[in-house]
Amino acid sequence: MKIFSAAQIREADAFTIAHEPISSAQLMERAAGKCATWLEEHYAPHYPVYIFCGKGNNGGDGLVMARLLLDHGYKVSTGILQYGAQASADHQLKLEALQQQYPASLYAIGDVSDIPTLPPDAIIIDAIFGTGMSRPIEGWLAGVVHHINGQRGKHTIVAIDMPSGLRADESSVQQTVIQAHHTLSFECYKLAFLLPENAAYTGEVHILPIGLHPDYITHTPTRYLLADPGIIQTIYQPRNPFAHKGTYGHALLIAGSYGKMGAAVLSARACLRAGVGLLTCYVPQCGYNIMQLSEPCAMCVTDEDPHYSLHFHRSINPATYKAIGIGPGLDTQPGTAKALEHLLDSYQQPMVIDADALNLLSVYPYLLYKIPAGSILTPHPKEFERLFGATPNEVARLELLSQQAIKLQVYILLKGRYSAIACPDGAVYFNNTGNPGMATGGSGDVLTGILTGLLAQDYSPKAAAILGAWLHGFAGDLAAAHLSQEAMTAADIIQWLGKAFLEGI
Ligand SMILES: NC(=O)C1=CN([C@@H]2O[C@H](COP(=O)(O)OP(=O)(O)OC[C@H]3O[C@@H](n4cnc5c(N)ncnc54)[C@H](O)[C@@H]3O)[C@@H](O)[C@H]2O)[C@@H](O)CC1
Ligand SMILES: Nc1ncnc2c1ncn2[C@@H]1O[C@H](COP(=O)(O)OP(=O)(O)O)[C@@H](O)[C@H]1O
Ligand SMILES: [K+]
Repeated sequence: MKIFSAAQIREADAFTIAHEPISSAQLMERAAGKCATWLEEHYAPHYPVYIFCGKGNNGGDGLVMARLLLDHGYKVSTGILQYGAQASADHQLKLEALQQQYPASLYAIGDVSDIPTLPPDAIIIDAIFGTGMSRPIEGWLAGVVHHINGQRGKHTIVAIDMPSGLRADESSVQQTVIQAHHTLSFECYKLAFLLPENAAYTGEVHILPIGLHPDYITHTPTRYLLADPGIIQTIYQPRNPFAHKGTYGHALLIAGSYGKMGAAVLSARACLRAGVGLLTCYVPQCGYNIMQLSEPCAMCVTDEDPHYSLHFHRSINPATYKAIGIGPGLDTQPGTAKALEHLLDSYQQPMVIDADALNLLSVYPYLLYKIPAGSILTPHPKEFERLFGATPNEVARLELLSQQAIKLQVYILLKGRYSAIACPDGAVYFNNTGNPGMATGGSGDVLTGILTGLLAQDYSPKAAAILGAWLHGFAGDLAAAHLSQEAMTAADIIQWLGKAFLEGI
């Protein structure tokens, strides 16, 4: 699914109006109708509805919702914010329709004091500003937003298209923004919805299709995309009936150290369950029994050192391996950094670089320039900051993420609720699977194993990153559905990986 900017959404609206064709007033009727239907499906008519309308088309949506809900027996009170701007033509039209049919529903808001006291369990509809927000909300309008936010504990706030005050494509940090429980947004995700810094504003996001023209959607390129099942199905390669274990690649995982062998075991298991042909794990001596006993399907090579992997550049022949994953539980010994440098000098194919291998890169940043092109780096936000520095907000961080992927010609998968996969060509894919049950030690190690397993099977790095992140999150969702988010562990993500292949693709 493409993530359009606010400007592109305006173009999509205009294109649909011209080519469907449909009048803008009818398109508004369709969009607001979807919101009214959503509301009716979730809240019975005894819930009192308070709609707050701005003077643009977002306010127009609110006016249409008011009429439709009144038609269906809801008690609706519709406040129009009188902030001086000229009302849009469609707002004007919908206001006249409501005035004619239900004049008693309407009242004017010129200040916070005009807002009535709401009865218990009211539904507040925020139709103040949508994608037309052009500057921060200030003055008494900001007072209205703060007043509405103050009701959050007692009433349900539903934002139409965008929580008012939120910028679709820019950071809204330290601005006045509605804190909705639900956001009903039209046709596609906006970039702002995918950033953790906006989680308090959007609440749960529901995307309602409003039939924007498919030609515009198909032919308009976007920098940001959401990996959806359609994309996943085009990436997935079914196995060849005549395959043998050589067909699906020999992977090498360099992971684990004294006290952190669990990370290596989790990565190894995930790599095997992702479908790799053969797997060798490189571990320090203390890891030999652990690895051999925990995972009989993997081979094991040990370092000379009892506790750390310091010499893998000497004892492995990189040419043997179709894919290498390095980092989980590795520790950051100077000797490991040396070995990593030798490996980067001798291995030309894309590899997966995670955890302590990333921490070593942040201590020795010149190593970043030795990473084979097309490699996949999987930092969580702290590792990202150590590697590339802090940013004032998450939109700036996304920009930095993309710049670094282009500069280093690698894929950088920034982990989180919506992991962002920045590609060397400038595209950024967001992953939408996964849940807070995965916020537990070892989840990232599992991801590294899956990615390494997919790379070894000849998935391109881009395909491996998108498919791997998606399967990892989907397996986590299946685990949470069966075990609860609290009780699931990273090991359960691996247990449900099989179901994720069967049910997700
Ligand atoms: N264009 C279309 O055909 C459709 C538009 N739709 C709705 O229209 C919305 C966009 O409508 P608009 O482009 O009219 O924009 P908005 O309704 O989001 O806001 C524009 C109005 O707000 C004022 N404004 C912006 N920022 C302000 C601020 N900080 N303080 C005070 N005033 C401010 C502008 O001067 C203007 O009056 C979408 O979010 C969506 O809800 C939907 O009805 C679907 C169809
Ligand atoms: N709230 C969440 N929603 C979705 N995915 C999550 C959430 N929290 C964590 N994850 C996923 O779990 C993984 C955690 O990785 P990481 O922080 O490296 O864990 P660890 O270092 O313990 O292995 C990432 O892939 C991340 O996307
Ligand atoms: K809104």
